[in-house]
Amino acid sequence: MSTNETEANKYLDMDLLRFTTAGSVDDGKSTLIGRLLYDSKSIFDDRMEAIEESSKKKGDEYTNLALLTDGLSAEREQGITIDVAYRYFSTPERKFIIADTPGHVQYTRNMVTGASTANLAVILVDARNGVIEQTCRHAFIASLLQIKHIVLCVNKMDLVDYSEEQFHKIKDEFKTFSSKLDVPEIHYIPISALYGDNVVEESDNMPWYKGSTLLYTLENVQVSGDYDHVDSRFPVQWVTRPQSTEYPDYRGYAGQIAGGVFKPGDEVVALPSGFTSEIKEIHTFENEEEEAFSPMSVTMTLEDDIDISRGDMIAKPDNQPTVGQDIDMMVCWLNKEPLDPHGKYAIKHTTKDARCVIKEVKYKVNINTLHRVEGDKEIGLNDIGRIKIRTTKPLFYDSYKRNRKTGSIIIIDEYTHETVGAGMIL
Ligand SMILES: Nc1nc2c(ncn2[C@@H]2O[C@H](COP(=O)(O)OP(=O)(O)OP(=O)(O)O)[C@@H](O)[C@H]2O)c(=O)[nH]1
Repeated sequence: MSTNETEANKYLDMDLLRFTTAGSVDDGKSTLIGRLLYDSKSIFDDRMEAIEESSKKKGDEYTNLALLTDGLSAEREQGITIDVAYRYFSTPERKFIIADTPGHVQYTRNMVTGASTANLAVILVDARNGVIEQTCRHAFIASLLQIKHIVLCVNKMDLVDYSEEQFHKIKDEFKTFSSKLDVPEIHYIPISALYGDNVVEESDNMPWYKGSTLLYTLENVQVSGDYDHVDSRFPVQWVTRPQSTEYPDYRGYAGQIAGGVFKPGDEVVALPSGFTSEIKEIHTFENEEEEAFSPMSVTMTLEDDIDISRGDMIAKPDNQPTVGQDIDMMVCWLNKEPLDPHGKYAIKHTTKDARCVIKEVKYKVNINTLHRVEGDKEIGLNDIGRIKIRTTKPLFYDSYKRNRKTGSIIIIDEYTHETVGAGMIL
């Protein structure tokens, strides 16, 4: 690990793991999350009592753990979870943020929303059904979103008599599919979310399984190498000018660092102007900082008054992002109305708002085979395809693979202002 990385780790919240859950309807995501919270004793006692009451009323013979996570009561009556819900829990080892995403086919967009900041994806499959289209879709999206760690949980092992053979069959199926994906680390765990096997406690029912429990895996997966500590990128969110008589010339540049390291005294370049200066001071809300790293939110001041506004980027002269208006990317389409192959859209890239026109739809991906779909180029809801756009203003970008912040673009409908696509720059 380089010095930069070691230093950066001090500032990154290494105790924190963000993960997302994915699976098909009824694969048991809510039950699993409930089990994690319950067995790791992360639930407040009063909530627990309310749930036990509610389970009794419904005549459940066991405490219905899905009730812990299935937010709104109206949703619960419908029996489906309909939006991404963020949940927090912690163990002595680590803090966790879960983006709990629903399993319906039409809700792939929620997975994209939930997974875009995740370090890890827990993908559930029902031990009776094995790998299905949804499993492949979710794994593909996770890989597209550059999630480096997947845990494939084969759930409901109790319904297949805790069969080692069935587990291995599913594991092999997923291995074959995932060998085509760009995910460096995949764990396979046989579990029963309902009864708690291998979730927090090791299972007596599956002595043949010698691996770790889900919680142990989540506590120990290494994520520090997943961040871009190399390319210094600071998209300017806003410029502060207090106009005080004491400091009439004060200009502070505020935003969140998207990559690399910045220190007072560093030479920096502002884009698009290309003017250079030196960093004078870096402040966070509480402190003056000697160094700042992604994902810190800071205000910087420079030695010279160069022209910088919202949407500009501060970088290092010897390592600048690509500047361009013709952009090649993979897009995951999130809207009922398909992508208009010659349409105009609004876009958001880091702190910059711009507009774009679609220049070309290169191809659509068949999510099961990962091959190009021949002939059909219509990119509709939940489809993934490769497109080329031209933007009205130059963007300062990196490939998504290199930097998830400077490499992603949100596509917005100009009239409804809805997010219609999530783009990953190639
Ligand atoms: N036998 C058995 N049943 C399970 C297990 N895990 C979940 N279930 C049951 O499967 C059903 C669906 O579980 P949920 O946790 O609501 O599923 P979900 O994936 O969250 O479903 P949505 O919220 O609709 O996306 C419920 O009846 C659970 O009790 C398991 O390990 N074994």
